[in-house]
Amino acid sequence: MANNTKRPQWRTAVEVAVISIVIYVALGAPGLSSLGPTNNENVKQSVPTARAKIESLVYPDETLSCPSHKYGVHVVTSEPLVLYIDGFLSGEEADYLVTQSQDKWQTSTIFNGGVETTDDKVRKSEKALIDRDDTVQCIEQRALAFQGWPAETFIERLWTQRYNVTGHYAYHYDWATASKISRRVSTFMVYLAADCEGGGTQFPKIARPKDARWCEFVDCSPEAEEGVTFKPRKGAAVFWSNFDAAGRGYKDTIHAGLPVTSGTKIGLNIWSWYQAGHSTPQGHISGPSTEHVA
Ligand SMILES: O=C(O)CCC(=O)C(=O)O
Ligand SMILES: [Fe+2]
Repeated sequence: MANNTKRPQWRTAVEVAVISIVIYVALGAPGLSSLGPTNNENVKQSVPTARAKIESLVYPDETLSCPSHKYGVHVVTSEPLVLYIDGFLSGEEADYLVTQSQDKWQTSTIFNGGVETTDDKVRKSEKALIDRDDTVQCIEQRALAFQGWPAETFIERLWTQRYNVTGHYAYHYDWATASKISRRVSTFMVYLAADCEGGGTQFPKIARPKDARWCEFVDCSPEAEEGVTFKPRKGAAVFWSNFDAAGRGYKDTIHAGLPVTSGTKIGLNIWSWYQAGHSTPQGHISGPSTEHVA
C-alpha cells in the first residue's frame, strides 16, 4: 500500500508560499502601490487599519440641496498638486463646526504600525468627530465636487482638531498606509479658527511661490522654515493629492503642523478615500459610524 500520509517537505513549503501570496493579494497587496519612501522613525503614519477605515467612510446624501458657495483657488504646484483655496468654508460654517466640536474633544491619536496610540512629541492636539447633519454633508459634497466626483472615492468622517499653545503635529505623510485597492487620495487641511501665533502648516519640500501676493497666505518672513508654510487663515484650505497616477505616494507632501506659540488654532481634516469595488453614490459603504479613526 502506498504511503500517502507523509508528503515531501518541499511541497508543504510551496503550498504555504502559494497560500501566503493568495492572502496577500486578497488584502490588496499592501505596500505594492505605495512605492514612495519607507517610513523612517521620525515619520509617523496617520492612517488606521483597513477594517476600521472602511467603517469610517461615508458618502453625502445626493438629494440634499446645498447653498452655492464661492471660493478662490490658487495653484501652489501642479506635481504634486497643491492648491490654496481661499474661503473654502464661510466664516459661519467654520464657526458652526467649532460649536459642533464642543463637548466632543478627545486627545488626538496616531497610528504606529496599525496600532492607535498617543504621543505628544508627535501629535499634541485634541480632535472631535463631527456629526453628519445637512451642513456637514454639504461640506462633504463640496469636497467631492471640487475633485470632480472621482469614482469609488468616499469621504472619511470629518474630524476637527484643536491646538492650544505648544500644540503641534510632527512631520508626516497622510498617505502612509496604502494599497492598490485602498488609499487616502487627497487631503483638505481647513482652518476653522486662527486666532493664534505659529501653527502654520509646513511643507519642507514644496517651494514657496515667488510672487509677493502669496505673502497673504504663506509665511514670507526671514525666519520662515525651508519650503512653504501656510498661515492659518479662517475658512481657507490647503488641498493636495497624496498619490501620483501610478499610485505612488508623493514624498514631497511631507508636512507638519508647526507649534502654536500663542492662542488657539482649530483645523478640519477632509480626507478622500479611494476604495476599489464600491461604486458611488448608490453603493454607500456605510452611514455614520462611531469608530474613532482619525
Ligand atoms: O494642523 C496642521 O496644520 C496639519 C494637520 C495635519 O497634517 C493632519 O491632521 O494630518
Ligand atoms: Fe497631515
